[in-house]
Amino acid sequence: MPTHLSVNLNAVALLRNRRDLPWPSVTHLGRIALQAGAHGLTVHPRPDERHVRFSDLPQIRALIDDWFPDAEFNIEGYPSEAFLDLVEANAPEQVTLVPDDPNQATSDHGWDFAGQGNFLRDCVQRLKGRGMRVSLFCDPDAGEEGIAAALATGTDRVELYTGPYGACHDSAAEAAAQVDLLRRTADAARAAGLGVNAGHDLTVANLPGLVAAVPDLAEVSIGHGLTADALEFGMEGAVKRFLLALDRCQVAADSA
Ligand SMILES: CC(=O)[C@@H](O)[C@H](O)COP(=O)(O)O
Ligand SMILES: NCC(=O)COP(=O)(O)O
Repeated sequence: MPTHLSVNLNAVALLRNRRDLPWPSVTHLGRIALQAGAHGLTVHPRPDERHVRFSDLPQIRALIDDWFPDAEFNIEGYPSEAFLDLVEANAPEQVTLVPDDPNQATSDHGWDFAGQGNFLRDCVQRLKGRGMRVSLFCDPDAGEEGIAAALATGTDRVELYTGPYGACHDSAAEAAAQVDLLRRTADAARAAGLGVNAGHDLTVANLPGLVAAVPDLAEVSIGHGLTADALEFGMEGAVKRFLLALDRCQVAADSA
């Protein structure tokens, strides 16, 4: 199965929130992304609604249900009671649980799967019981031990946190070291029967190195870098650039 692209709309929402105006429209840009071939839309509604607002979620749900029934809705966040209620009200195909403090500037680490296993198990069971696929945010160096603890939660997938890899944009040696960590954790996840997603600070430039190390990624969720490209190429052009990059990765993996 080719790696799916889920477009994260957080940055579009952040730009919208600068003024008390409805544009840029999160749902309109999401529509353009899906029309361009993106496989899904991702949002990370933070408790302070700094970008995506809780009211955006039913509109994105309706956009997918009414116009793009084959697309997926992925909602990310810390599984507080309020977040779990918000997720259940919008019934996404996938929920990605992230261990973020409400005041964090952005997501910057994965779960302590062993230390938070009981808590995660309860959350995973509740969400899977409502028919949602669950993915857990995972540090690049989680390794076999971390993956074993993640498996014990009952999760369907892990999402590799690629922020440290994305930060290596000016050091090939550092990037290679990060890719090796990601590959080892992905290998452990695959061996455990878990699906593997990835995300955070991915770009058209660094995507090939990641996919070469993890050719069977189920999904990449991309927002910041894709939105930056959209300012230059338009949302349709930006999505097609990332899809082309993924296609080229697939061709390279198939011919390897
Ligand atoms: C979980 C993750 O790495 C990102 O999906 C997250 O959405 C980034 O959040 P901000 O857009 O608030 O930085
Ligand atoms: N899970 C990662 C995501 O949804 C988008 O992250 P970024 O591309 O905005 O860093």
